[in-house]
Amino acid sequence: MTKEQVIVTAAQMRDIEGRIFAAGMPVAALMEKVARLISDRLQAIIPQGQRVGILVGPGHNGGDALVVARELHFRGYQVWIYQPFSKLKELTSQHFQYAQSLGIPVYQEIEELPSCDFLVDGLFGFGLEREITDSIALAINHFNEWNQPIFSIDLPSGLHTDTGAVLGTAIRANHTFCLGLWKQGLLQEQALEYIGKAELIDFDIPLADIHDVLGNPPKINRITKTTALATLPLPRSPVTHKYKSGHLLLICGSRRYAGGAILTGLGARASGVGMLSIAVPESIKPLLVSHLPEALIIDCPETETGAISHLQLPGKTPLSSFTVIACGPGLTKDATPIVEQVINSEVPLILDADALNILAQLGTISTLQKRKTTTVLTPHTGEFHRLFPDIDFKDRVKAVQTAASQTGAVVLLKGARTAISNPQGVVWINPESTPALARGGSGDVLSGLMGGLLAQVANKQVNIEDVVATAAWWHSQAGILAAEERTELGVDAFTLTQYLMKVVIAI
Ligand SMILES: NC(=O)C1=CN([C@@H]2O[C@H](COP(=O)(O)OP(=O)(O)OC[C@H]3O[C@@H](n4cnc5c(N)ncnc54)[C@H](O)[C@@H]3O)[C@@H](O)[C@H]2O)[C@@H](O)CC1
Ligand SMILES: Nc1ncnc2c1ncn2[C@@H]1O[C@H](COP(=O)(O)OP(=O)(O)O)[C@@H](O)[C@H]1O
Ligand SMILES: [K+]
Repeated sequence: MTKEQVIVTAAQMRDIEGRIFAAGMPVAALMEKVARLISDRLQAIIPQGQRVGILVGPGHNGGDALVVARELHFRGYQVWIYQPFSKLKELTSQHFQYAQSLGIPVYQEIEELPSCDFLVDGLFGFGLEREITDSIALAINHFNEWNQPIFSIDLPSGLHTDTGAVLGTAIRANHTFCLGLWKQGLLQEQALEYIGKAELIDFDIPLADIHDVLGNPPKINRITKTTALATLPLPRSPVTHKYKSGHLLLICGSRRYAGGAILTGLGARASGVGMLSIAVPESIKPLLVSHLPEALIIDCPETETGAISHLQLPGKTPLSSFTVIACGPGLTKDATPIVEQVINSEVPLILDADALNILAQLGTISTLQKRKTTTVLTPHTGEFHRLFPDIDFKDRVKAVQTAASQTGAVVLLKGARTAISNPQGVVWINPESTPALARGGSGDVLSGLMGGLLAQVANKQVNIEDVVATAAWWHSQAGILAAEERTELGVDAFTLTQYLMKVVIAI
């Protein structure tokens, strides 16, 4: 386990720090060390001699900021301090006194502040416990209106450390130096517009303390390249054959949404799966064959509306001959019988898109409780609300944990920070993605890719949620790579499928 993988709440961080202090590390020494690391990073980014405004709060976040102010002052920057509080914690107060003795200008009123090129936000860190109001709120809004880049220490002041909610108002940072371990709030969607570029400042927290507080392995995890690569089916066994490398059945598409089936198929193709079968309504079979010549296209009888009416497998092929079934993209709601059929099977199953809407109509929890084997649900926010109307959505991490525990399924909640939970509450959060993926069809690609990955590792000793996390990581990395080359406007879902393999090649 690496520290990049760890996610903590405020209470857990306090607990971990408490252990370090109890073991003998002086608080002042740790603050000095942390703030030194921040000031080194700032010096690497901000040209020497520039004007830097330092915003200082009453707690140790303010203490960190004051040490940064002192360091930058000695390194030749033109520093001033904004410190509007009447009462400071003792260590913070000492640093404040020393900074003043050095002649660093100090201001209490925003009207008096000179201009600057950069701001460093040390108002509040994980100790923020209530709404920001009155003059401090006004000051934060004021700084947000300045056009200078803002560097936040630990997290943008005003964000709730765990949920990422804005407590009254919050600093809109361009860059956040998260201290020691990733705070959960920085991985919550509602915080994203405030964080800017986020970076972890590792200050050597002993792993033993992390394990003591979070468990080993911890419950809530951040997906990293290392964790994702651990479940990628590489290298392939030299003696594998196509059926040993997984047989995925995709059930997708309709006359109305033929493209969804193609995108799902292309996502699956990129996974490297051994055998790919795609069940579609008979009228779109020729289209599928032309796009995916390697796949077995199973033509199914269709309803008047052009949806699959029921599954018709060739010969006497039983459903159980497939390693994994992924069902849903482009089906329309008229495909209810086939969704019921696969839910009643004992094959590991991914349900997405229309299959989720049908599941919601059938009754999410009662229907899934009957299943005896793996189910993965991949809703976006709207589908999630339809599936779980009673789950409180304020904290997406808690929401996805609750959904997984109620259904016994692995649930992947899509979004800018996709979160995955297994029924026991083990969570993976995808920390990097791109808004370039916010386009119709990109979810279909994910379904196919995930199905192909699961089919390849289904018979190995792996946790399903780990593979689901790898699929989410791979999918978003392809989006990031495509957006780098083609801009955020250039990543349509078909283009995305063409970048999946480039991610693996670049590893
Ligand atoms: N203890 C240490 O030596 C270390 C401290 N660290 C820093 O310390 C921070 C945590 O320090 P603290 O626990 O002192 O907390 P903070 O500095 O985040 O803020 C807590 C202070 O703000 C006040 N406060 C809370 N909500 C308020 C509100 N809405 N309006 C006005 N005042 C409010 C509290 O009464 C308290 O004085 C971390 O975020 C990090 O920046 C880290 O650098 C690691 C090492
Ligand atoms: N703002 C965003 N930032 C990052 N990823 C996003 C964003 N919006 C959507 N995505 C990703 O794009 C995909 C969209 O899936 P979905 O909503 O199911 O689309 P569709 O059903 O049209 O294929 C998901 O993987 C989601 O995580
Ligand atoms: K801060």
